[in-house]
Amino acid sequence: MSHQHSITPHDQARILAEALPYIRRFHGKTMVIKYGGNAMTDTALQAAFAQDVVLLKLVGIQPIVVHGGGPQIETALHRLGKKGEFVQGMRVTDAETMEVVEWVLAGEVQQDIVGLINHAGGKAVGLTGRDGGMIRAKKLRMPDQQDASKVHDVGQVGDIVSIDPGVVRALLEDAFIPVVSPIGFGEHNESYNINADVVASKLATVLKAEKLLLLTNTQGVLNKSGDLLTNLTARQIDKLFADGTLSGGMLPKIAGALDAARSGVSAVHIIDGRVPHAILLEVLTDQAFGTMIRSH
Ligand SMILES: Nc1ncnc2c1ncn2[C@@H]1O[C@H](COP(=O)(O)OP(=O)(O)O)[C@@H](O)[C@H]1O
Ligand SMILES: CC(=O)N[C@@H](CCC(=O)OP(=O)(O)O)C(=O)O
Repeated sequence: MSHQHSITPHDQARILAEALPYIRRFHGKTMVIKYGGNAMTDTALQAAFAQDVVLLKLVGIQPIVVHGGGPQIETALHRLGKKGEFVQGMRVTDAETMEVVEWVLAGEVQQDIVGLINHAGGKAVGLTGRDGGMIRAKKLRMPDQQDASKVHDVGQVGDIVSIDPGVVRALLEDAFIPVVSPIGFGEHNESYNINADVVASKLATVLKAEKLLLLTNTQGVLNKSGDLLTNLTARQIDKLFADGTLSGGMLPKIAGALDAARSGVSAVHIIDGRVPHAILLEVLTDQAFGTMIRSH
């Protein structure tokens, strides 16, 4: 590990001391971290992510992980000879796709993350929105972006009706790290596939979280020339929607982020999950990176 040779123990001690103001500020505070399917494909990055989450917990911050898994669902569908289809960032989810989504998210991705965090010394508990009756949902009615009178049928995609954070709070109180899969349940006990950014944003609002961090596979929100937009207000976001700067998975991500910012989550950041220790950088240093979303 050659990069460590340039850092002396004295440097290390100073670096730790410099984190103290942030640790004091955030001690006891809740942070919702969305771990995106695209940011979690590299083994070294996964290990660094798990270390960051455990470190936050050990300094008295309360992290909650909400995970995605778009690419992993895509791979599983491909094996069955199916191809994923998206409308405005939402996966069209027929009954067979829903089975794959539940199996990949709750069975595979969530358990991988639980294992990584536990291996790094934390106590993670995996749950879906069904557990503890957490995420009630109904079928999403999705108006077309251009023509609002037209509604897309995207199958079993869920629109969140309510979140009961009781089970998450109970886990936090008992020193566990909740790892939540974005699956909700409906009136007739049917399952819904919900975009993970939307779940993270709503959960952050309901928990009155101090921060919402959306880790993704780009530097943040980019303009049409590919430059990073470091700060975005609601008005600027409206313009980005209108002029077509945003597409695909960025649509629900920004919509969710803005919703959380408007509902009182004071710091909402879309950050680059490809940067090792992206979470520690954002939370415990004065390094500003990614895009911060503000309500005004
Ligand atoms: N203006 C934009 N700035 C950055 N990314 C954008 C923009 N518009 C669309 N995107 C796309 O959104 C993607 C991130 O969303 P998504 O694929 O859902 O990632 P994740 O799995 O991390 O949630 C980026 O990789 C990029 O392809
Ligand atoms: C409705 C919908 O689109 N659900 C997503 C859920 C997973 C997710 O959000 O994963 P990422 O964060 O990795 O994109 C899907 O089926 O892909």
